[in-house]
Amino acid sequence: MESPRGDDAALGDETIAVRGCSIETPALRSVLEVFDAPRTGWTAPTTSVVAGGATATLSATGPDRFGRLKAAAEDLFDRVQTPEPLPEGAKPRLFGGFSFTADSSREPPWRDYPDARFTLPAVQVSITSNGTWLTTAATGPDAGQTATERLDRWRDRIAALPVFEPGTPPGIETKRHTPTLGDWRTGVESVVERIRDGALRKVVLAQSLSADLTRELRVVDALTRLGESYPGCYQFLFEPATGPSFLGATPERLVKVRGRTVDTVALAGSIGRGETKDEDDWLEAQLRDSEKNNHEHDLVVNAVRGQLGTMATDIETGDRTVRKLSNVQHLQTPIRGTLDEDRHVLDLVEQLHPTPAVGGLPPDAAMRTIRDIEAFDRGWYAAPVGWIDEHGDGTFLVAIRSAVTDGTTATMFAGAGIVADSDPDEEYDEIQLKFRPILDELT
Ligand SMILES: C=C(O[C@H]1C=CC=C(C(=O)O)[C@@H]1O)C(=O)O
Repeated sequence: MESPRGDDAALGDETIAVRGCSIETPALRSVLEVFDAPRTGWTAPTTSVVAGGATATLSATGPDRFGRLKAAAEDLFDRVQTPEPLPEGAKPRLFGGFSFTADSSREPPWRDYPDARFTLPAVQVSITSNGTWLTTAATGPDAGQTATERLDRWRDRIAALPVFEPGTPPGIETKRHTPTLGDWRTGVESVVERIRDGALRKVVLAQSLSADLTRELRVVDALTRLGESYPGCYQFLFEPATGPSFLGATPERLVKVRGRTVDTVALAGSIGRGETKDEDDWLEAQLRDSEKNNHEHDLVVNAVRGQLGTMATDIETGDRTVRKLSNVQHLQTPIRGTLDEDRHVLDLVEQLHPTPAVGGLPPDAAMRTIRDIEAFDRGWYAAPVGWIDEHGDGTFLVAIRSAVTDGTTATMFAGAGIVADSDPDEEYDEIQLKFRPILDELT
């Protein structure tokens, strides 16, 4: 049967034909399983999407990658042609992401993850509040006919897909932590010293955990289980045409732009979950009352408000609440504003990334400190991943609670905000909890 692999090539000024239709809602994991790379998986509260193949791939490198990607995306959507306007849910989207920083040369396991890469899928299945939609795209001399044939073939194929048979986690043979506990303590102590000297206010230091797997990991399986274990999170999968898969279940949305409404959230300050309700309530109270965690959280709220304030007015900060996930609880504050003019979601992404929930304050000094101390490339970890539509609307997540995997190895990443009162061993333990979402899918 036909693979969704499309015309993954430079587009020039070619027309892009897009077709869409409503379909019966399938099990998205069954659809994802039969797609060839590049694949995308996306589960958010109101929309779930799986996509396969690439009718166009946009990439950009360097510090102006956000602006260059935005220009390429606008140019691409200008060339999309449909016989009649598609319903909102059937409209094509570009899916992809950015690396945490643009100034480093990518190291393994991130070699196949450039500074920015987005894909216009050849086949996209979207479950939205207004129905389930199949969308296909094609280029070339008979683009319209190719897109229509692709639509017909995939509509039939999706209707006849076998039931997805879930597997079991692959198991872990060996694990390697970077840094070691000793080097972690040294790193945190040096950050705390710099904070006490007044050179810094907060830095988020991360660790990586690499695992050799006993059996091959089935990515769709892992993504499905993440959805079951972390239903309040956003599950994502980004898989290039060749190279390892990047997947995760993040609680953190960087930004959502719809028209002139912009939503973001401050998420920082963490504590574990209790074994019993009493212990859990006690831990929640500890988090709510913790001066250290509230300070860490305040820094993020104020910085995000400031960053948003350059592009939005009427900024409203919601109540500070405790967000409970299966592995940890976080302090969380929603922030909403009205854009001062029509803006592209990538303008907001550029403005907000990295928030001090993954970078630090002041931003430049924090980024230099991260570069000095961390002995690995963050790649797309803690970076913006998401989608863009023809209006420049979109949603981007902060790609934490994530791993990159080639099937036989998996490298997980997690970080913790270091402030003046941070204790290296407590921060170390917090990070081990943050590895849990992915680790539990492997063992
Ligand atoms: C950097 C991570 O978490 C951030 C998000 C929520 C809470 C955080 C904290 O309490 O340190 C971190 O800022 C991560 O999970 O890798």
